[in-house]
Amino acid sequence: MIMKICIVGANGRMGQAIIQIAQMQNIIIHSAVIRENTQYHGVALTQNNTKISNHIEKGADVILDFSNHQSTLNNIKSAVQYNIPILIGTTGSHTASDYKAYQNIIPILWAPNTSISWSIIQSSIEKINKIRNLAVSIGEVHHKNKADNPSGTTKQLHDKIQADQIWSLRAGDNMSMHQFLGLNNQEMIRFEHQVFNRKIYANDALKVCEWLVNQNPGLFTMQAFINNLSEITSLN
Ligand SMILES: NC(=O)C1=CN([C@@H]2O[C@H](COP(=O)(O)OP(=O)(O)OC[C@H]3O[C@@H](n4cnc5c(N)ncnc54)[C@H](OP(=O)(O)O)[C@@H]3O)[C@@H](O)[C@H]2O)C=CC1
Ligand SMILES: O=C(O)C1=N[C@H](C(=O)O)C[C@H](O)C1
Repeated sequence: MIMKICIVGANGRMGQAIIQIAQMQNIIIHSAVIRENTQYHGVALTQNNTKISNHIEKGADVILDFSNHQSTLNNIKSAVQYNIPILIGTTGSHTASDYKAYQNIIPILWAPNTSISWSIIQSSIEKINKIRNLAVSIGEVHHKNKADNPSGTTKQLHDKIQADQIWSLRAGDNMSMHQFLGLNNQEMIRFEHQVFNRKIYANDALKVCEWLVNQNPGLFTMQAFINNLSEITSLN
């Protein structure tokens, strides 16, 4: 099946990365949703039927929300209205539990970090942290335009492992890095994930959507996706 996607936040950095990747792949951009009272000002939309809209419309197979955490609840309500699975990529003051009321209606993926590599790292961190008594630091470095601090990835990991220290730095235009440091008398464990290009988040988000569209209703994290990785042959 050729996947039809709706991208919310189409004018943004992530929205643009997703549009570029989708247009290079066998993916139909059903609609590009931008904020009210704005114009689309991104890369050329090369497919004839892509709708540019101020709201989610029916007809897509999956919605990717990379707009703003304040609009995510409305986006989920629209997803429910049209019975469309939704990937929540926004980060900020919301948490997955805010959306529990909708988990029995549609598949919802809570994904503050869509990188599959990071998701595997996070799974390892959680396992190690369970079996070792570690002093833990989580650090993150992001571009200067990032609205939230700490990052959504950091918040999600901290919820799981309760870090002793969290630090954040903001600089540059494209930077994205997460670091875990765990320490005891015998070991120092360090994981670091640097992303050179938003296309990795975009590409992996689209891969995960191929999985999401085949799920029953539920509130999932990237963990559920990587638990199924053995059935997937190539992720390039
Ligand atoms: N899950 C992941 O792996 C990743 C998540 N993110 C997160 O994704 C979100 C977007 O990041 P980024 O692209 O860098 O941010 P940008 O600010 O570049 O893009 C956000 C876009 O959303 C638009 N927007 C805001 N409100 C609405 C609305 N109600 N309806 C439609 N569009 C809206 C903005 O419009 P306007 O241009 O008019 O202001 C903007 O174009 C952030 O929360 C970020 O933290 C980012 C990277 C990876
Ligand atoms: O805003 C970003 O750029 C990113 N946001 C996500 C987060 O807050 O964790 C994921 C990644 O770090 C890039």
